[in-house]
Amino acid sequence: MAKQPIITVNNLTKNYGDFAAVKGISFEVYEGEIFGLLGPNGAGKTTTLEIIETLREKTSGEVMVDGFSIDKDADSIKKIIGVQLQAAGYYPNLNLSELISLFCGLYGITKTPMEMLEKVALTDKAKAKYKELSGGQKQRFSIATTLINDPRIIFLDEPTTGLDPQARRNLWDLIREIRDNGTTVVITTHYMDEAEVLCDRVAFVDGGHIVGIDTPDHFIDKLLESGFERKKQVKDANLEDVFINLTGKEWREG
Ligand SMILES: Nc1ncnc2c1ncn2[C@@H]1O[C@H](COP(=O)(O)OP(=O)(O)OP(=O)(O)O)[C@@H](O)[C@H]1O
Repeated sequence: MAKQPIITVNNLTKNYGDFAAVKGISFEVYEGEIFGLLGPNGAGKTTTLEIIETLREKTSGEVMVDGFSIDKDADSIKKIIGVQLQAAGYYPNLNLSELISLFCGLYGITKTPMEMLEKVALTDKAKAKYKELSGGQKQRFSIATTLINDPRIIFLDEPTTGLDPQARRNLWDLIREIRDNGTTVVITTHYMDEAEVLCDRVAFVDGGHIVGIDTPDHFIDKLLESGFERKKQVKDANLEDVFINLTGKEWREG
């Protein structure tokens, strides 16, 4: 079956005063994929994401999300996407269960907090406050909040930054599960190893430009076909694999 674009970005630009942060980028995200925006700090990833999420004004260009234009149908787009809140959005005195109830109320959606916490393996933390969670648990909770409105697309901005290897791999499993349940996932990351194993397709962003879009496999194959060779033969496992092997892959508190 031909892949259907669910997001189309066409010649998007964003200037902050005199500074051009996004310089005419175009790409499509296909329905049902994990799409990664990769690039160094300041490349323009978050700006691009926030424009698609209708949270930031563009300077020029077109963005369509599931058939809706960000210019005309921002409210319709908000209803079908899930976006992670900044930590500041989590009222400190409410526990996880109460926070989920609050968000359900804001969306006008009837869901039980346990149903949502179950999706991210946090039912045992239902009575805990957000600030009491580990880094991995915080990320999982924040992903649960993106799923409340049964979105067609979720956006995750650097979801694994600062997490330990177990928490990171468990989060990858969770993100794949969300994709397998039919939700399109758009993530940003600095971690190339993460993109390689997690993303169906990636776009490299550098200095406000997209410098390549493809599947990780195709990118690597094309590089090898061009005669590229690593100076040193890389082993089939790395230190992170050794660490996971020694310490186990089960859920930590994280
Ligand atoms: N509100 C703003 N006003 C002025 N400049 C901004 C603003 N937001 C971002 N920028 C600048 O735009 C550029 C792109 O920032 P953006 O946050 O989109 O990059 P990024 O690729 O997400 O980087 P990071 O990985 O560090 O989050 C940076 O040079 C940043 O300093």
